[in-house]
Amino acid sequence: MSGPLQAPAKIREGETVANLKLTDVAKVYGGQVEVLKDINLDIQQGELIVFVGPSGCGKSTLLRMIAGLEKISGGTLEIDGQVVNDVPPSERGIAMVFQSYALYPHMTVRENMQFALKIAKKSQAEIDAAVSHAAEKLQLTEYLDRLPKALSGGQRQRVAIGRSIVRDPKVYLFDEPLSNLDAALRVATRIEIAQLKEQMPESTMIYVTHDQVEAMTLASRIVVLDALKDNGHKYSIAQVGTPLELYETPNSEFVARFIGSPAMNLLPGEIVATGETTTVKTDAGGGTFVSAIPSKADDMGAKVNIGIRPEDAVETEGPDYAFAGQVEVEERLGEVTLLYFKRVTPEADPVIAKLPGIHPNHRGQRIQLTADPSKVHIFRNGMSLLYR
Ligand SMILES: Nc1ncnc2c1ncn2[C@@H]1O[C@H](COP(=O)(O)OP(=O)(O)OP(=O)(O)O)[C@@H](O)[C@H]1O
Repeated sequence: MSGPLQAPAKIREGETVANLKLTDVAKVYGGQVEVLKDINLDIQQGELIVFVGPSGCGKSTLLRMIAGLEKISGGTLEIDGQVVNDVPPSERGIAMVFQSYALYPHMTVRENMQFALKIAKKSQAEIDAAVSHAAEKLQLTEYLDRLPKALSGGQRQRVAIGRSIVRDPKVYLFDEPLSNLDAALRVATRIEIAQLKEQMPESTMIYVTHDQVEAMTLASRIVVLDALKDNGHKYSIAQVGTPLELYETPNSEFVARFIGSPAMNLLPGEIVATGETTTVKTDAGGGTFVSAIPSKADDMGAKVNIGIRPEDAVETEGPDYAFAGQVEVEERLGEVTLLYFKRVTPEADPVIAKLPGIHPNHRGQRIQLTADPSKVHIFRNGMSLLYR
């Protein structure tokens, strides 16, 4: 131990609190259960970062550590250059919006929204200004005197967000804010959140969801987390990138299958020519076809998984195809038709093709699929050849 003990730094509301830096952050519950490790992230002011990942991978835990509701077991969390591991939640300049609205049922919308400011002993003039400003932003002005029970689910969620906005935090944390809403309302509220973010370009937001459409549409960058127990305790963060980066250039089969719906098809196969582009042959394929991804000489002959997104699959009559199979199920959705092929082995995921438009009846037919070289992914030992 060296130097005098220092009181934890206090971050005052109204200060610029926006850049977050996580360095080697780890979480171990009860001294035993390792949930997160090696979390390294730089979050810039104004970003909307979305944490996605399978159930139980630690998304909420990470958010709660940032909020100060959960102790950080290892590493540091900095907010604007200041380590805040031991700064209490109320002094971090952060507001958290939970999935359950947690509104006080006996208080009106106005009372709910101003509650924290009353506790903080703000003047009535300040409180009124903050509440009407937030209500306007959230289109709640006409509901200010209603009780929560007289509001729809989406309106209640907006009140919950309003309670954060009045405190003028610089960082907003959202923990699955839409998960209690029905499908139509989810879409409407998602669009509202996107608009809200546009109105507050300075605010930093971190958003947890397992809805990948939310992630793709809202995020400036997505952080894909993987459960430690599932990846042999190697890493928590699988990949960080813009939605399109993750969609177009996933670094691993895990990310490739996590982003995009239906999930990317993975076809076992082999590399048959290497170089600036790579020639591959799937076990189910008729001939060879090309991926725009480069490969090294020692990749020659390697067993790989060839990734083709359902929407990148194209029908081919030619001798060189990636996959041929019998259509088992066909879903005509209007703008696209989904073809589900008969599984090659009982444990294999079904291959899916998403073809544009309404197709004639394919059920029972044998169809050959291929893809443009720029859309063919190659994974060796689970990792993309692009990232080496
Ligand atoms: N207080 C606790 N003590 C021990 N283990 C815990 C505790 N809280 C959470 N965990 C475990 O930590 C892991 C991560 O939980 P967390 O809620 O952060 O996951 P998540 O990714 O948000 O999951 P979901 O998507 O299902 O909400 C889980 O395996 C969970 O069982």
